[in-house]
Amino acid sequence: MDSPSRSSVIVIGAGVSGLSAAKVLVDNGIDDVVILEASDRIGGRVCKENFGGVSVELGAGWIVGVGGKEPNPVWELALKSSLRTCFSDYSNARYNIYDRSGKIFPSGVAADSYKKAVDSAIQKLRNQGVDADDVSIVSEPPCTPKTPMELAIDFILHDFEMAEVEPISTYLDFGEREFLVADERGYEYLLYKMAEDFLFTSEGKILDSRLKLNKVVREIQHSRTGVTVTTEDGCIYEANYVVLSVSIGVLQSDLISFTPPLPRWKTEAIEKCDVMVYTKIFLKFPYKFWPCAPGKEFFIYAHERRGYYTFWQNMENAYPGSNILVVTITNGESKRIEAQSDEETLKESMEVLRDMFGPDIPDAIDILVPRWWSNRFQRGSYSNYPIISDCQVVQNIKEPIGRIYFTGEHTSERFNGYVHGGYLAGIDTSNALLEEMRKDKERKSDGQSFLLEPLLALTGSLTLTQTESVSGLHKCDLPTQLYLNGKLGIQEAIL
Ligand SMILES: Cc1cc2nc3c(=O)[nH]c(=O)nc-3n(C[C@H](O)[C@H](O)[C@H](O)COP(=O)(O)OP(=O)(O)OC[C@H]3O[C@@H](n4cnc5c(N)ncnc54)[C@H](O)[C@@H]3O)c2cc1C
Repeated sequence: MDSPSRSSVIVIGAGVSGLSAAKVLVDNGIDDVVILEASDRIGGRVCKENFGGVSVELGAGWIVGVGGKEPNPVWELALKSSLRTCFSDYSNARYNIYDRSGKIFPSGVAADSYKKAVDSAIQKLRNQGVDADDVSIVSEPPCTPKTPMELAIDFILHDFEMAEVEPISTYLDFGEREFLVADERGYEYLLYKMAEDFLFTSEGKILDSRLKLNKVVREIQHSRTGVTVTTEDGCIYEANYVVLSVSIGVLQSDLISFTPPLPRWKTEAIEKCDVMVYTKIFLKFPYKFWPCAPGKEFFIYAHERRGYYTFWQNMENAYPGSNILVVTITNGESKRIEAQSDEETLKESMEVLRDMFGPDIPDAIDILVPRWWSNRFQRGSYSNYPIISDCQVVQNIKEPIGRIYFTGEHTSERFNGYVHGGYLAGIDTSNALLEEMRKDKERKSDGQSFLLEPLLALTGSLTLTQTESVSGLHKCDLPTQLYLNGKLGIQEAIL
């Protein structure tokens, strides 16, 4: 069992955000960073598995927003690391919508319905007084489409909703492109490359002093002097600061308790963020029976039950000859499928494929069903702020509480839900923490020390007016109880 030894910063979670946060700290001379990771690997939601002879991405698969107004730093890392990717345009799926009898909707219907779906989504947002270019698509209320046109519109809308984090402009502005990672080393190779200097020895062994795997954090005790972190196996770690990079789903769960508890404005913001469940089911076949012509990489199954094995991708583009199909499902359907056996899922998938391609197609010989919702270290796939224009929610989720700094894709105002969102969030969080550490040092050298706790004990509670009049007081000096006064109070209290 590890005995408590105090480090400057503990980073909780070794996904892309935790790793980029740790890297910035180490690069800035904070050598005694310790990363505690619950699972037995780094990468988090960037995760590959060997299936059917190739490497498939259970989590993030695309590098998105390439060639847009802002460079995507993950794309730059991919180029530097010579990661194999292929251009992938899933907007083509709208021209390959199969009905239940296997007929493809005519392309005229597809083009019209696409336009109508976009218009209807934009109109819906405008009705809510939102600038449609800056926000994500919000879910349509469930409806029961009947005519082919209604079905097509509905499935295109559903496609938008599956990637709810995408702004509409992504669909309209073809300047931005998406690349599918198709590399045996996996998307996670980028994370290993990023971490190689500070987490691994030159022989590729993990630096045990920096990275501790299988350490499930269960409690964070924090005070104005430091932070104590307790893991499920009873180990205790102490630090001056914590960077907490676990997913929004984990923050919403009871996996980690905080002593003293997080203030209400913080927990309310955490609860406000939706968690999207997005599941890719992989099916391996003895041979191909689906169309593989260019523009046919994706197809949609139009079933009256919304989201029922809707969105299909053939992996020929990424892995020629792999004979693998992927079907993507989301939210309620994901949770339903996670709860049933893989045999049942295989049976349902085969029924759907036989609707589209006829009774004579071969059975799949293998299936892989990732379970992001049931995974207690994830509890979902990615954050999904319904209307991103309410930046305050993101701000409150991100706002540090004393010595606890929050990061992760869900704290990214611009790119939440994405790998590059997580990457940039980690950098931002560590830069904010470094700034705080610098100020702390300055305060100490100026001889500014402030004993708030005795003051609190005397007064019983401290009002905002009182905090405002205290010079030298900083956020880190505030016991969490003060945060109950609200965020405005905190900002006013930082002098
Ligand atoms: C199915 C799926 C498809 C996706 N597709 C794409 C895509 O195509 N393109 C894209 O850009 N993004 C995609 N994403 C989103 C992307 O993967 C995430 O936004 C990003 O990887 C999140 O990184 P993170 O560091 O914020 O969180 P995570 O990767 O979740 O890292 C958090 C880490 O914290 C650890 N942890 C949790 N609880 C504890 C605890 N109590 N103690 C210690 N450690 C703990 C976890 O094990 C994990 O390693 C997808 C995600 C999923 C699941």
